[in-house]
Amino acid sequence: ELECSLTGTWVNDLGSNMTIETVKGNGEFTGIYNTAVSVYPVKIKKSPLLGSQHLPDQLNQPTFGFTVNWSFSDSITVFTGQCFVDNDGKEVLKTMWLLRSHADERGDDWKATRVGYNKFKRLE
Ligand SMILES: O=C1C=CC(=NNc2ccccc2C(=O)O)C=C1
Repeated sequence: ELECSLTGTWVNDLGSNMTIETVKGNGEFTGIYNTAVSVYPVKIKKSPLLGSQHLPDQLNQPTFGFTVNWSFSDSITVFTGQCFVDNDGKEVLKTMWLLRSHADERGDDWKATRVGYNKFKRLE
């Protein structure tokens, strides 16, 4: 089917995986994120994700964004990036993310947002 439709299961370089449901006609999608990040001693549970992408039939190698609402900590991660098709036809999601943790007070706001990057590949 269409390359770079985000529907399906993806694994990032931390070993976390996400399953994205059908992408709607307007590019919106939902899914479930299973983190490999062990936040001891909390038992890791599935976390919901919401996002939208530009549609591959209108745009080659479309951009996207999605939000993960971590179900076991007061934090949120937003990912944004683009789907690229490499030379052997494999899709890769190059993303950057912002992780917002809950700050106990405004004075802790300065240290509450982390930034990073992640690469996702399809789980074959
Ligand atoms: O309770 C928590 C809080 C934050 C988490 N962040 N995970 C991430 C943040 C940025 C990029 C990738 C991940 C991941 O889990 O793969 C996971 C569990």
